[in-house]
Amino acid sequence: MPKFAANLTMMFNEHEFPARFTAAAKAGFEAVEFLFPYDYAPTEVAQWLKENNLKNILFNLPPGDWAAGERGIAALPGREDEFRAGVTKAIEYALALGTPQVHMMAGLIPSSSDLALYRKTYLANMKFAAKELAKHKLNLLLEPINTRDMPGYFLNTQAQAHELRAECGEPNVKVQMDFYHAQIMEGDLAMTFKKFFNDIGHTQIASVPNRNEPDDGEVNFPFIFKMLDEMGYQGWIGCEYRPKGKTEDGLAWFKAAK
Ligand SMILES: O=C(O)C(=O)[C@@H](O)CO
Ligand SMILES: [Mg+2]
Repeated sequence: MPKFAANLTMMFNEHEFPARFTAAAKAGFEAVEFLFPYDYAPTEVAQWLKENNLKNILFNLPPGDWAAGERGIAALPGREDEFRAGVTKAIEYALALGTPQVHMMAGLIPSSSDLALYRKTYLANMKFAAKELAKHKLNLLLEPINTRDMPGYFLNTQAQAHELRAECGEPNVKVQMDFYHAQIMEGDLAMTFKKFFNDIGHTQIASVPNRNEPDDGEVNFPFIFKMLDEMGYQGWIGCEYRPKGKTEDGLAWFKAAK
């Protein structure tokens, strides 16, 4: 039986962030993920989880200046001190919220840049973060993101992420397979999932190409859910999609899949 987590950055946007926890619990979710908790104190977010009997299963390290267009700093040379401070901050939140894993966004790289330098920076930051997180039994996740939505993003394919993960060599580094991004960049979803199964720490879903409910579009999600069950996937499936209308009105797929 697949375990679905509501993504509170994209879902339940009819409510302010704190009220999304209650809305997700009412809709039947037992877990949530979100991009960033940092606008709120760790104790506040922990309280919203507790009041609604929800687990938090994922959030991201601080991403640099998001409002200015930055999308992570893990691969950016010269930003190492900021990256390390972000790891410390994320650990503080993860411990307060009981979150088992955090995602490290790589960042956008200028087209004319020295790719080797960005790769080296990314690997060194990955090593640092993995070791710090391991002290608290936390996992580090890497997520390939499609270049149509995020032109210039450093990490784009499952194979690239697994190659970097293996090169880093830290056992608590896993890869996130977001089926939306993977379909846009690579296709061959079932075989790719099976190939990398042992090192996939988290999955996410949305219809392709519109990133709405996973009940429409070019990917057959009932088939994917069945495959995950058959493979014995123990992780969560993050519902990282933009509801077409009111979130609750688009949850027939969730009730059918649970
Ligand atoms: O865009 C995605 O897909 C993500 O998961 C981002 O929210 C980065 O975590
Ligand atoms: Mg994603």
